[in-house]
Amino acid sequence: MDIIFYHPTFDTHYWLKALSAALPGARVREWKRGDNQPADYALVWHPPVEMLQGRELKAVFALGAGVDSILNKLKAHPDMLADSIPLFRLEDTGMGEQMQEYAVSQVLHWFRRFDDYQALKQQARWEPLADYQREDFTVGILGAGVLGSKVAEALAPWGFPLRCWSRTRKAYPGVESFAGTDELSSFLQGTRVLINLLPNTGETVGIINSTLLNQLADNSYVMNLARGVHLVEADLLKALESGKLKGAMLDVYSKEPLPAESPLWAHPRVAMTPHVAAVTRPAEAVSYIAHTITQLEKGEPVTGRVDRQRGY
Ligand SMILES: NC(=O)C1=CN([C@@H]2O[C@H](COP(=O)(O)OP(=O)(O)OC[C@H]3O[C@@H](n4cnc5c(N)ncnc54)[C@H](OP(=O)(O)O)[C@@H]3O)[C@@H](O)[C@H]2O)C=CC1
Ligand SMILES: O=C(O)C(=O)CO
Repeated sequence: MDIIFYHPTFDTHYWLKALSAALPGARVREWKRGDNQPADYALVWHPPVEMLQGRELKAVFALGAGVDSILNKLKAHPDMLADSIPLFRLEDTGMGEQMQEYAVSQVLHWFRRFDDYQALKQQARWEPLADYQREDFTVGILGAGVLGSKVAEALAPWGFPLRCWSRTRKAYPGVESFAGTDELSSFLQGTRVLINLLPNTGETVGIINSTLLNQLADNSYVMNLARGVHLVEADLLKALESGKLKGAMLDVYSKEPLPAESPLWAHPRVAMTPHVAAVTRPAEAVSYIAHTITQLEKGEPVTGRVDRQRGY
């Protein structure tokens, strides 16, 4: 079995070694321009078109959870990957735990009013504030898949009312499920903390805009952990100015790296991280991919296949 690997920033040497160890007998190589030798599987992130074009592969694995960049490239180059070749993505592989840490710490930060105390500290003001109540702190998660469900699971013990929104109805314990566009408004009404974990598709791009934000509870908070294109940044700034939103925590941006002139940098009520909410953990990812390849070779069922029509 031949496996080709391409990632613009990962430690390729580590991956080749770990994959070879996890799949004894497989020949694993780094793909370099001009390499047209046969391969059975391709492991990729932001792949050059020529890496995949014209190859008869058994499967392609995206080295992350989101497949928007590869599907967008496919739109521009439809012959890059035949429809018959399955595309897989990473399901969790350690990203669930990272999203849990991120979401829980930030929800608690807002709930305990650390943002307000930080602002008071800047003015050297000693001023105990009224506590927020859990029942006024409904957390709504946009996207209830692998990562959204993990975030809900981690928030559950803290006692906040929880709800999620997805295409199909969910039955997660202690989480109110809203499904489809018809139920989006009901999901938003009463949501105090909105956490975005949707995939980037034609249906979700620009979804966090003024129309959506205006339906949230007053003094709400937004946490964007998915993709920058989900959020209309100008609408977010308007909602912060109007008082509809009290704060935002952003990990992803319409343009990355975020340009120096973006007003988000200096906004006192916007907290930011540079697209690090959950990164690919190499050991877990290698073990997941090796397991999936082994199952595919045996003709056994696997998970993680992307529905290219659906876009995630
Ligand atoms: N910032 C970061 O560091 C990282 C960001 N990400 C982002 O997080 C995203 C989510 O990952 P993951 O949880 O693994 O993805 P999943 O595919 O497991 O979950 C996606 C969820 O979104 C729902 N959904 C999709 N389209 C719609 C729609 N039109 N209307 C309503 N709900 C919709 C799905 O509904 P249903 O269940 O009904 O299909 C599903 O619940 C990734 O696509 C990626 O962009 C991922 C990793 C790291
Ligand atoms: O896996 C993904 O989709 C990511 O965004 C990783 O940062």
